[in-house]
Amino acid sequence: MTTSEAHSTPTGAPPPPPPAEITYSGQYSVNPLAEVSFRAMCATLPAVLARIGRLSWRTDRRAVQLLVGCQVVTGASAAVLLAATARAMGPVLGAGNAADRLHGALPALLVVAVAAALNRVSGAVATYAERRLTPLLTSQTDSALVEAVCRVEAAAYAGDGFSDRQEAAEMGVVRTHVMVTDAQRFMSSLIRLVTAGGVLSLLNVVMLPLLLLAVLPAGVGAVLTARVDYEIHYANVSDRNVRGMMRWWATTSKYSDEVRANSMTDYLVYWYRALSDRCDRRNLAAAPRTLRISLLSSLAGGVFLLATWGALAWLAVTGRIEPAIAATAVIAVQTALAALSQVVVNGAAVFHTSLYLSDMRSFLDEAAARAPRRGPGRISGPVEQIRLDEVVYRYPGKDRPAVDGVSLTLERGQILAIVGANGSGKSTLTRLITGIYLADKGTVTWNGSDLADTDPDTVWHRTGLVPQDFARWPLRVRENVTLGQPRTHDDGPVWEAIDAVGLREAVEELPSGLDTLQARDVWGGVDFSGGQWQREACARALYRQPDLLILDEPTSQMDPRGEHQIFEEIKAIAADRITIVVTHRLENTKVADHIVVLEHGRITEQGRYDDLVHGGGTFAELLALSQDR
Ligand SMILES: Nc1ncnc2c1ncn2[C@@H]1O[C@H](COP(=O)(O)OP(=O)(O)OP(=O)(O)O)[C@@H](O)[C@H]1O
Repeated sequence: MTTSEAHSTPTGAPPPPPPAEITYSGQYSVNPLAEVSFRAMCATLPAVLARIGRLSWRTDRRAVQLLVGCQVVTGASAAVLLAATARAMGPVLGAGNAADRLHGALPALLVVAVAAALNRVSGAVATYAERRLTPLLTSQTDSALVEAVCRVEAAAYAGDGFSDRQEAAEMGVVRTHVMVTDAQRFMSSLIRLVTAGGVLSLLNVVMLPLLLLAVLPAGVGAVLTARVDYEIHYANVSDRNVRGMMRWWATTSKYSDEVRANSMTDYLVYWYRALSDRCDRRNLAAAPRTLRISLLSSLAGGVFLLATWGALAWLAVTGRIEPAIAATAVIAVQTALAALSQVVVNGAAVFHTSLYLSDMRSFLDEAAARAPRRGPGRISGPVEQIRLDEVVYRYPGKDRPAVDGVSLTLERGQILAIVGANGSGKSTLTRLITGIYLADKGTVTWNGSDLADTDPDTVWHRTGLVPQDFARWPLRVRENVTLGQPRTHDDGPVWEAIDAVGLREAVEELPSGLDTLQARDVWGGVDFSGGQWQREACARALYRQPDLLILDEPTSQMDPRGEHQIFEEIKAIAADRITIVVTHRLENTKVADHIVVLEHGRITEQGRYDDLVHGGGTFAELLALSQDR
């Protein structure tokens, strides 16, 4: 069966819907280039070069010093080369026999050879320095971006176009691969241009402006093309972002069962292709514009180039310059032309790169601005009490608060259960209690310290969270348990946490025990079952021995034995901490000292299990439904 056969829809059924049209229209959706003039764009070059210089300097000073040294040698050797060529031309084109003429030119020719050799060697050393610098620069920029995203306030993820701007910033990282090369080539061609242009203007002052005119159209063309490319890149950001996510979802082994058994492959491939087609259509639509730019700039450049050569020929033929000078001028024109084209091409490349670097810079600035700044307060000592006073939280873009005026007091030693329908605000409430989100209104205090004024690291050092959607880290078993917590010298505490969740047998059966890599997709890696992964996530939280332990549906994938063991453990260790359990399995709330029922972000019922069972409210109704089979 072919793909198209497999994908054919039954008669009368509607065709598969295309991917969602993403029309992002937030405050950042405006192309920053739209209003910028050509001159203004060129004027940014020195600042961009300075920024590349600063970034490089911070990364590897020796490599930068080497690069600058090579630039100086390149410039000096190019000037010497041209001057010596001019000197050699006199005897070579002068009168006398060939041997005398060559003999007369020999000293200058030797200088030419040495200067040319120096030029080549400095080029090779510059390439070495560049290769030393670029990988470091790319890794550092990449790590800085990852760190910045990891450190933002969690609420930033829900902010206006955050993910799209992150995708745009990723392009800045990609461009760091070529950034130093472009800048280095730009600078060395500029130096060659200045020396060749200087020699040329010494020979005849008219030649230089003519040369400039010959290459300027190519420069304008290259910058305008870069602008079109960036426009397309900008228009494709959202689609590329979604396509990147979809690529992972469709191809990861994590969801391979679901994709195959539910015959999703055809639609996913169609969806992926449809997004690619959309990006391609935008690229193709821009092609005629770039063709026009390229044709017009070539035409104008060609006319001026003809004028340059014509002027040189006229000067020589009419005897206004000597043949030796004319011959040197030919070499100088060739050198200057090559250098000027390189200046233009690499200048446009630097400009192009600067656009992506600006996206990256502004994203990093925004990420830095969104890093937690909550004041110097610290949580120390055991957490005796957590208090919520009229706490309200609304997600950006939502009409209703997810948590709406919740007040609660939790004491050390207490187990709190939070129950409620899907979307009633349970997980959001746990995010507010841990300070992952800060309340829009009201306060959350730990031992009397308002979380809005407290360094969040001191809060999170005392927290252990098993989220509903926990991560399956592609790390060794040991790190999967100790991640986020300093490790002890022996594995005793790791095994204790593993025993507490009944996972010892499964770990001992692994090929390398605690050292086994839990990444099925990597050679030598293994995978756990869903319930075993969940037990491991619980072990991770228990290993931390936190003051606040939050378990959001901690046993949803576990067998009854595992579930029983986890709740026994929760009871056994409850005295030393505050424990919160979020669950839909209402029988499990029997372990709790206090239960709150959330509806639309508000507490509508609370009390002990026995009170609520007989209270005739939502809790009793939900319990009855769960038992009605
Ligand atoms: N990151 C988010 N951005 C925007 N809205 C969100 C986000 N997370 C949750 N919400 C919304 O907030 C409300 C409460 O969600 P929350 O996840 O707290 O509910 P819950 O009670 O934990 O649900 P469930 O039982 O399904 O896990 C829902 O309306 C949900 O759509």
